[in-house]
Amino acid sequence: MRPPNAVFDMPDQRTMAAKQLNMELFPLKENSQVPSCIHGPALLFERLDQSTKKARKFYACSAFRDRKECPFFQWVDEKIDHSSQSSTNISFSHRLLRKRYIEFKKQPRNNRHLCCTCGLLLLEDEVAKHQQEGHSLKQRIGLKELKSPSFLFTPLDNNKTFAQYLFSKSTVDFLLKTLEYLEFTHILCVGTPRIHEAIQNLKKSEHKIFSSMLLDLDERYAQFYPPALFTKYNMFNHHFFAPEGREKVSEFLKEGKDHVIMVTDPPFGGMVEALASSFTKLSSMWKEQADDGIKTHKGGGLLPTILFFPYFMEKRILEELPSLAMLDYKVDYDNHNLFNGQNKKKGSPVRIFTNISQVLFSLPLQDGYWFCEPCQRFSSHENWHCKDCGACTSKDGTKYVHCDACLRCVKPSRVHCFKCGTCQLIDHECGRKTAAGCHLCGELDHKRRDCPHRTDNYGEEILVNNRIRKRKKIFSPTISGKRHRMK
Ligand SMILES: C[S@@+](CC[C@H](N)C(=O)[O-])C[C@H]1O[C@@H](n2cnc3c(N)ncnc32)[C@H](O)[C@@H]1O
Ligand SMILES: [Zn+2]
Ligand SMILES: [Zn+2]
Ligand SMILES: [Zn+2]
Ligand SMILES: [Zn+2]
Ligand SMILES: [Zn+2]
Ligand SMILES: [Zn+2]
Repeated sequence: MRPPNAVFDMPDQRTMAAKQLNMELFPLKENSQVPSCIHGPALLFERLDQSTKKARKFYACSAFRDRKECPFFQWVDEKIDHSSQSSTNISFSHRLLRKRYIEFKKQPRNNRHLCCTCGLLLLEDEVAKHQQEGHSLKQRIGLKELKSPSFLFTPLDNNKTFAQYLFSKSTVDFLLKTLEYLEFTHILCVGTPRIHEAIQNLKKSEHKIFSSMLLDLDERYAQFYPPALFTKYNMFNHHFFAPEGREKVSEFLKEGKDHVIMVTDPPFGGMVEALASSFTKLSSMWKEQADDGIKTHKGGGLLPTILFFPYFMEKRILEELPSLAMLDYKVDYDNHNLFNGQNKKKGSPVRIFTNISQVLFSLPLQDGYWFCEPCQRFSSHENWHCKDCGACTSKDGTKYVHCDACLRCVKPSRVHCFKCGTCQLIDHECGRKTAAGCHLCGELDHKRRDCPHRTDNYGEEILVNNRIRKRKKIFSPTISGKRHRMK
């Protein structure tokens, strides 16, 4: 019942890029026997086996990269021990959790305590045991507080273990206003409990125009919502932990038809390829269910989507999900200690990626956003339109400058170095190659894709030049890099 720790993982820009590079994720063959950990089917990776100096494939947990969080590991060429597989770690079923919740609410306030260590609303006779074990309790929970579990789960001392990256009120308000303007009614919240909660708390008397369903790995939410409003889901392997969950999502998609939108804020350290594959599968479910109800959407094979991710992952996102485009809106979170001083100056590094036409997002003028006619979208106050590039070019929250030699805009910290032929930091080491070599065997003279130690998924030698085509075919959505306008 502990909260998933992947969400606490906010690696910095360099660690995150390296994480994505230092491993290779492979598509799994249909019907291949994939071992599972408690987080559902594992993913297939490759790394260099030091003893044989050959690339070797292994299965690892889809949700957690840290072996301390999930110790599951399995070489592909070693016999699979099926006995060690288990499909769930929920100690209570969803139904039982809901029954407990009703009991919990009946207790007098003085007896209503939440165990923050276990993430469990405690019944009267359980409190002493959790106290004896030294768990941290949040005491005397009010009925109103139960309506906002994401706030409840944030402990007062804001310690690292429970610091989830939750949206600030301004972000939630902006998003709901935008969704209303875009006329979406069914909001599929994948890893966005605070949006789900805000929608559920809209009063019927207010314009209750939205329905929402939360899909999240954090099973603590199962206490608060019935199966039609919450299902435990792993967005890195498209795994539903209860068959009923898949059904409920299908019903939700069917009901919403072309008024469905997915709003998702994944842990940023996760594999983009794995996410893209899950989003594509959710989109297929939507297309199947919504059937002829989808008239207007041309989202590049993807259901209407709002994805939150840092700007410096733009290239990776667009490689995997080419129908998305990045907006300039800086996404604000409640946890202020998230960003270091430098980032604070530039504002949040998190942006919105979407396959909905950019012009339809009115970014708040009071926060300095302005409408750029040539780009037909809102840009942030420091982002000036560059006539030479024909675009608002800033990405990171600083004012970029155009370099006539490079023929493009660069960060203000760079100056053109005529020796290197590119814009560089003033104190750069002239002429030094930045290429890090092969991530598989460590040699500097080639990249991973050209590594002679590589083998393909199932043991055959792989043609180096085929690789990209092979992998693209499986992971990329069917439509090419063109941006599509909806509506
Ligand atoms: C960065 S937080 C986003 C929260 C969001 N900003 C909000 O305020 O609603 C990531 C969310 O994804 C969930 N999560 C983490 N790993 C997941 C996984 N593998 N599958 C599905 N959800 C996951 C977390 O429980 C958390 O709710
Ligand atoms: Zn696992
Ligand atoms: Zn406890
Ligand atoms: Zn512009
Ligand atoms: Zn420029
Ligand atoms: Zn230059
Ligand atoms: Zn130089």
